[in-house]
Amino acid sequence: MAQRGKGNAKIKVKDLNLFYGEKQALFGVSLDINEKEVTALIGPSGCGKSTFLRTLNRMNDLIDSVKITGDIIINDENIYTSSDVIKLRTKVGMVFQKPNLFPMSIYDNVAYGPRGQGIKNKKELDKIVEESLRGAAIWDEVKDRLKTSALGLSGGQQQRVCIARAIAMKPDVILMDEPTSALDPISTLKVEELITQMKEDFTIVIVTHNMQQAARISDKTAFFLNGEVVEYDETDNIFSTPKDQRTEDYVTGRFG
Ligand SMILES: Nc1ncnc2c1ncn2[C@@H]1O[C@H](COP(=O)(O)OP(=O)(O)OP(=O)(O)O)[C@@H](O)[C@H]1O
Repeated sequence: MAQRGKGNAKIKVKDLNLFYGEKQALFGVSLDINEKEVTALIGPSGCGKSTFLRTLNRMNDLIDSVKITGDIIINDENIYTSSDVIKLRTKVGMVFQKPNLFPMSIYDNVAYGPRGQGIKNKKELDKIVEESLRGAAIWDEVKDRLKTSALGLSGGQQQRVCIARAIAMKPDVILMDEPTSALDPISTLKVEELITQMKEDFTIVIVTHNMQQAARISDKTAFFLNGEVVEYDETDNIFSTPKDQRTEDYVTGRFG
């Protein structure tokens, strides 16, 4: 049995290859992602960051042409040999680039997942909704308008409600695909602060194009290039003393 707790491997990826039809998009990716840390995935456009992120909760399964080899172990279970994809997606939640709330109230957005799991009791749902919105640092801003449309919120608020919606499923891992790229600088800062708080409770993997963001919020950083992981290390090392020339060129803005 693997150890549990902060700093131990929560996700183990071994020799992962991914093909879209004939085209190979990931080449022999192997890395361990630590529990209750923030892991950033960086690299130029098209290098496979989002593809890799989506392998962690089997989102690529939705694309017919995708073929995957290798292993991904989460909580000691190989997610590609286990058939329970619904349970996997409950444990490994996802937040997308653009807020994608449903056209319904703030309350109903956050309660949507728990209701789908069969929770109908109003008191219980109220508690989950409040805890999730507090967990996403947006409770105070929305507590008096829970029954109004979520689409009336600002983009930054909507993104935090999306994070609350993910938290409501009580996941272990939260995947974030460029969660601040559609936000203004102040909303971005709020989401970054939120991510830093959230790692107390969750393992977070985030794709970002923003190098300062990776440096500010992540513990470890993986640099992807052409579908390969060139370098994976403590974030401080990646940004101050990278071992590979290509990493150095990228983090100093020489390409990408
Ligand atoms: N559904 C798909 N079908 C076929 N090819 C795809 C699909 N999705 C991505 N690709 C290809 O796989 C490669 C990796 O794409 P991916 O989106 O993972 O890169 P990325 O690093 O996340 O890029 P970006 O930073 O621009 O979002 C690219 O060549 C892309 O064109």
